[in-house]
Amino acid sequence: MSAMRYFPATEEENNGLSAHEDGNCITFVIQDGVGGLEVLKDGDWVPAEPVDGSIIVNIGDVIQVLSNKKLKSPMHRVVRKQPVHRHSFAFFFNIHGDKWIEPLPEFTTKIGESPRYRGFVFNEYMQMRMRAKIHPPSRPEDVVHNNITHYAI
Ligand SMILES: O=C(O)CCC(=O)C(=O)O
Ligand SMILES: [Fe+2]
Repeated sequence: MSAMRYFPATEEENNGLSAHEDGNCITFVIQDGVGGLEVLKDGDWVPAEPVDGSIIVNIGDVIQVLSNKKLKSPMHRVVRKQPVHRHSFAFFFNIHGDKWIEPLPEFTTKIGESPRYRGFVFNEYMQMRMRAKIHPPSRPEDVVHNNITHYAI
């Protein structure tokens, strides 16, 4: 569980959390009434408006692969607002690093669909994401936001 505090946006800058897809299985987010969480839908950033007493359920890359992309891991980001602080809690449900991830038969052979991803060990994927974060490409246009496409067939 992460507890996050986002400082108010400034005149120059309002990035709270850059665009990303969650790499884990599933994430539960509780946000306060400030708003700022946005989801990319058909090329537009759509605000996930705060709803009192609700929990946001976010599908992660692992579920996207297991379901052979039937369930999508959405691109999302947080923008900061003025002049308020924003608070959120995120619970990242995960699997053990040594687990093998590949599209399940229920979403492939059993329904006559080809797998859209090749299999991988979960740790390998986590390490790839970490490398992309700490050694980002020098050109901004080369930054990969949805690393899971690395395993796409
Ligand atoms: O703070 C939020 O509302 C979302 C946080 C988030 O997307 C993340 O930690 O992966
Ligand atoms: Fe996220």
